[in-house]
This record gives sequence, structure tokens and C-alpha cells, in this order.
Amino acid sequence: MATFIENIKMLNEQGELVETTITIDEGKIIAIGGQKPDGAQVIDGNGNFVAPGFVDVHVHLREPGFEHKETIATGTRSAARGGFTTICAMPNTKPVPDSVENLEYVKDLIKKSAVVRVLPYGSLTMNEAGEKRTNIAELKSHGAVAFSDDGVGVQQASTMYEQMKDAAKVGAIVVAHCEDNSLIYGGVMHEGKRNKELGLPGIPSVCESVQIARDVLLAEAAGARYHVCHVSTKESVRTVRDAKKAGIRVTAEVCPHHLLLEEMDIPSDDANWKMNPPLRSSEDKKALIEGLLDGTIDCIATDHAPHTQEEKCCGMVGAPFGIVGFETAFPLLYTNFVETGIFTLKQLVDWMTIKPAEIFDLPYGKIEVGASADLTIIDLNKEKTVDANEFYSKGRNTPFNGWKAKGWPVMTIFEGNVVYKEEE
Ligand SMILES: NC(=O)N[C@@H](CC(=O)O)C(=O)O
Ligand SMILES: [Zn+2]
Repeated sequence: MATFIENIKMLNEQGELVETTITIDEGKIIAIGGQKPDGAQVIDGNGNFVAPGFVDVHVHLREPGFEHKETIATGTRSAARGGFTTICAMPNTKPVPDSVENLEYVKDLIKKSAVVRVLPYGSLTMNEAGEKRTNIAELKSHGAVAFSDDGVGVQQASTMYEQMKDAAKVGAIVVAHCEDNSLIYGGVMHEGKRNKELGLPGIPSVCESVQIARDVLLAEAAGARYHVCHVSTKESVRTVRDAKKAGIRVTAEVCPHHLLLEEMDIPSDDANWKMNPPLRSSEDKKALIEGLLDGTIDCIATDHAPHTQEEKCCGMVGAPFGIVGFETAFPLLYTNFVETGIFTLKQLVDWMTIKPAEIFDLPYGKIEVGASADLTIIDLNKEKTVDANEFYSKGRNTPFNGWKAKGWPVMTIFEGNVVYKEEE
């Protein structure tokens, strides 16, 4: 039976909101702006905004191996509640998808319990240990969406170079968490002003940018497609900008928290403010926003990284890095950047849909006839306070608890089925 969504507004090419209808059948969009087919089931959009289902190329679902933090079931329900319908799962699980066997195991788990589309990464090195290289061609042919050792940087240049050359041969994308281990200094937050006030060890900005600089040169030499995870510093933005100018095939993502927060916002030694890379200076934050606006940074990714309250209970030293992201990303960005006129609604939506989809060669992130019926219906006027206790994610680790925001997803549709509906 077809589904007919009426009383809905979508963005046109000019970025204006126009009233329309969307007809779905067999999981696909079959008409935009048409009449209700006989017998179709009707969804009333209540005059709300409909966006393509969000695409997030950097998420941590924790299963297999760390189910106490999150499972594929809870993580994908959390994604659906945030409006995400396609998410790329990072490989820092146990086991790591570093072999066909381990990748197939992860794919089976996804098939069993995911409520949205989960595309697993393969790792760059065995067990993400940075030593023995994985077989990129083989993992790609078994469905690895891209390749990363996210959670750690690849320390050895030759390891990265060899993997980039192998990736280039089969058109695979190398996705890098850039962090030079010799420059971490046991830091738990940005090496700047606030860490000194709090008496906590700092991670200097060069820890990230120096590895991006190395990698763009390696990508050039290898002819590889190279994507940088969670860019956080102004030097990183400049390095990516220069590399793009030189014609190197580099793309980059930025996380909502790095656009919204800076080191001086950290209220105390509270591990809900601990993530990797850390919140940087206000100049860094400004450079990230400029980088998005001038196209240096290509897309937004949440880096949804759930951890337990026990792990995050007792200050930054000793706590794991990472914060959850799915259920707050859109409203926080909409409220703080679109309502204030810094981004247009179209820019924000594009950075969360078509841009990441294009980088990763995915046929998603757009509303068009023939496309998968992945849709997010958003009430742009609805105002709500972030309440971590309401999250569908197992993680409560967010620095945004208590923030007021507008623009909440009220319904998420994946392959034609409603996978999230606002409770009321
Ligand atoms: N970002 C984080 O702070 N943590 C991530 C790892 C990562 O994305 O680097 C995690 O897996 O917890
Ligand atoms: Zn990372």
C-alpha cells in the first residue's frame, strides 16, 4: 500500500520552503507534489518541514563488544530520534571489522537489530593496532563503506601510505582520525587557557594538524581519496584549504560540538565535556564555521560516542573521550546557526544529507522520485529543553543538557516505514 504525506514543506533549489506532498511506495519515493493515490495511507505533515533523512558518516554504536555503552538497537533508535536514516559505524568495536569474517559478523548484527541504515567501516590496520595492514580490496568487496582506524591516529606514515595506495586501486576512501601520539602529552582537554585554570593536562592543536599535513601529502602521492574526521583547529582548516587549492582529493567533516562550544565554556572538571579532539579556542571555533561556509569543510558528522555514567562520573582524567550526538545535532545547529542567520536552512540540511552522501558515494540524502524513502519531518517552531534522561541512546554523556533549542524531528521515515514518531 502506498503512503501519502500531505501538508508538508520542502526546500527547493533556491532554498525556499515550498508546500508539497510526497508519495511513497515499496520503500521508494514515487511522486513529489502529486495527488493522493486511491487507497493510500495518509500521513499529515501538520505543515512541518521535511528533509531528506540525515546522513552521518562518523558514529560509534559500540556493538559488538561494548554493549554496556550502546547497542545497535539503542544506537539506531537514537539516530532515528535525531532524524538520521543512514549512519556509518566506526570500527573501534570488539572484534574490529578488520577481516571478512569480522566484517560479516558485524553485518549480521546490523541486520538483526538496526532500525536505520548502518554502513560499517573496515579498519585500516588489524585490531586498529597500527601495525599490520588490512586487506582493503577484500573488505570493500564485502561492503565496508570506507576505511578508518578512528579512535586512534595511524602513527606510521608508511602504513598510511601503503593503505592509501591500496585504497586508490579500488576507489576506497581513507578516513582519518588525525592525532600524533607523541604530541598528546597525556592531555584530557585543549592545551590553552582553560586547562591551566582547571589544572588539567592539555592536548596541543599541532597534535591534530601535523598529521593532517602529513596525510594530505601522502594522499597526493598515493592518488587516494582522503577524508579527515572531526576537524577541530584553525591550522587544520588552513591545511585542508591549502590542500584543496593544490588539487588534492581531500574532504573534511566537523562535529556540532566543535561549532557550538569552546574551551572556555567548560564549567569544571566534568567528563561530559571530554571528547577527542577536545573543544578548542574561540578562534578555532570561528575558523571551523568559516571553513564550512567557504567549502573547506564539506559536511557535519556527530561523532556520536556513548559511554556509561560510571565511566564519566569522576572528572576528566581517567574518563574515556566522547559525547553522544544524534538526538541534539539538528535542533542545536538550527537554533544557534540558522535562526541567527549564520547558516541558511539549506546549507545546514545539505551538510547533513547530500554532502556526506556525495563524499561517500551513497545514493541517499536527497528527496527525489526513485530515491529511498528516507525522510525526516521536523517541527521548526517546536521549542524544547535538552534532557539527557530522555535519550533513546544508552549514553547520557552530553555537555548540552538543559540547553533550549528549536527544530525537533517529530517523525523519521526509513525506507518508507516510520521508525521514529514523537511521543506525546
Ligand atoms: N571522539 C571521541 O571522543 N571518542 C570516540 C573515538 C573517536 O571518534 O575518535 C569514541 O569511540 O569514544
Ligand atoms: Zn576520532
